[in-house]
Amino acid sequence: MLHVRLAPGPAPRNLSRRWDSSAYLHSWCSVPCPSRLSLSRTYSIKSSSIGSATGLCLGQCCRIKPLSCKCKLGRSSQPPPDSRQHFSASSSASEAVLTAQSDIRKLFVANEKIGVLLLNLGGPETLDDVQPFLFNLFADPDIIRLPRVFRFLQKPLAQFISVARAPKSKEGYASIGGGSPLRQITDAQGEALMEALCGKDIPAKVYVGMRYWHPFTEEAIEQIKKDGITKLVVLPLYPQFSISTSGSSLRLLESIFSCNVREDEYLVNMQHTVIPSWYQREGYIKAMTTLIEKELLKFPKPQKVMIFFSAHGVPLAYVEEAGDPYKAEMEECVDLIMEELEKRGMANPCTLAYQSRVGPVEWLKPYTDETIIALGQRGVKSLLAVPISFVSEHIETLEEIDVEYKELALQSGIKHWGRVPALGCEPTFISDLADAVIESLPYVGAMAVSNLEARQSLVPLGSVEELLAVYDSKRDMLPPPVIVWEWGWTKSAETWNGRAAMLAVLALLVLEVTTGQGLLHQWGVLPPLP
Ligand SMILES: C=CC1=C(C)c2cc3[nH]c(cc4nc(cc5[nH]c(cc1n2)c(C)c5CCC(=O)O)C(CCC(=O)O)=C4C)c(C)c3C=C
Ligand SMILES: [Fe+2]
Repeated sequence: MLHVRLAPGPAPRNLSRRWDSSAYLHSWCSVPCPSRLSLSRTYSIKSSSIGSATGLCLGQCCRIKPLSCKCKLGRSSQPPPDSRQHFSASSSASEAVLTAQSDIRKLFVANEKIGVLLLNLGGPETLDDVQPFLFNLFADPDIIRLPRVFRFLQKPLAQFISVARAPKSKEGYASIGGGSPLRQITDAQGEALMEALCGKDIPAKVYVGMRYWHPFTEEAIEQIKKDGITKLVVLPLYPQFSISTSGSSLRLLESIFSCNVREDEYLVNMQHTVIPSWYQREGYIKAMTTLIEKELLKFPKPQKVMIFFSAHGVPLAYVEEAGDPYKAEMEECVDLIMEELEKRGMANPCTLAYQSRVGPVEWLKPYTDETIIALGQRGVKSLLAVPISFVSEHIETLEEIDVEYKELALQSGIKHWGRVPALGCEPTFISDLADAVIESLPYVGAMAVSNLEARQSLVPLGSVEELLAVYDSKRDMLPPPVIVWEWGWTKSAETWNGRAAMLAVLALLVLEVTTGQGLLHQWGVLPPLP
């Protein structure tokens, strides 16, 4: 097992706004929200008992280039101090921790090679990439959660759904220039983060590891090993934690770590820590608020504008059955931004809704499209859309919000429409990410002394395994993540199962196409027979 340490986060907050998924608008209340586990800590990945994954081609597919930093820092011959003593028991937390951190960070980085691994979703770079990208996405058991007994269906189902969905997705990607801008933007964020770290006297290399497209997380890890990184901070680029995003990426990482234990000891010995979510960080909240403020001022009557937060949805069962903290974190995030806006003298009304649902199951509500229509009917005339679950422009901002929802809003009687840009490389935001990395450094590789310390400390201890278990009660029932889809005649039994299942799915498809009856017709993927 690898080192386990959680870094401190702000104390849990009592928020004054109550969100109700059946209502479109927030209401004010004096009842504090139920407390929940604060995720503003860092965790580390342990080589767990997750089964080995198949078909990984780390060496060959490694095309990743680390973003490089030109800054130089004097090397100290002193050994790094024991960060635990400086950071474990203080109760007024953040400020004291920060001061101590700036005192020791130069010593701490001495003789270390620090790496930051940015985790992100990835997106197809060309239209030809769309179907295989979708395959990787739907083959992820954190995206389509089949019970373990049906695990053999995961890949055939992914193949089937990706082929069925590809034409619609391709249209979307074609309309935003023929591919996703995600890789470019994430690389730029990595560069900016590295410069910001440099400016704060932390020379570090930043790596990008995508979940479903290049550069894959496996490639990033290969490069990290080649570069001999000794301390790694893992930073998912999703402000709020969801099983389906950060959770999935961390689960994959965990399986890479456990998979590689047998081959080399590098990953076992590499000290690391994970920042699972960071939506409540001051810099992020302030950067978002500033962007909103700027856009509000473009409206003829800024004070009359409804601020419309639109988050990517997740299936309702993730939150209600598995325990995904996504919704709670999203609501808290919106509350924090609204509080900051109020501090700046703006008292606009706001709404939170969820977009981009896929498939036949119920997703988090209210849905963005229905909410826009309802707001129009209620006489709202000015709407400012704020994409809240992601920090880069992507297909769902550039196409879904800017085109589809804008059109819907105008049709629904909204007269003035605006959209807040994604954060991208906004300097306050990047600087805050750099601070998050720096604040987590003392916890890289720090070990728990005892369970008692874990329970009493403001810096509780845990592992990604525990984190995922806390937020995902169904996790044990899921198969390990699919790393790479292998076509062809391999010897593994899984492939045989897959082939058999694929034949079955194919037979179902033929039946469905010929009879006009079945799930795909119900879901609207196939049109009804004439
Ligand atoms: C916080 C962000 C995201 C969550 C939560 C999320 C969950 C989720 N997504 C799908 C299905 C699809 N997502 C797709 C694209 C996509 N998703 C996110 C972010 C979250 N997804 C981003 C940033 C992107 C875009 C990447 C890009 O190329 O620009 C797609 C592909 C696009 C399409 O065909 O619509 C699918 C499909 C599910 C099922 C899910 C939760 C279970
Ligand atoms: Fe998505």
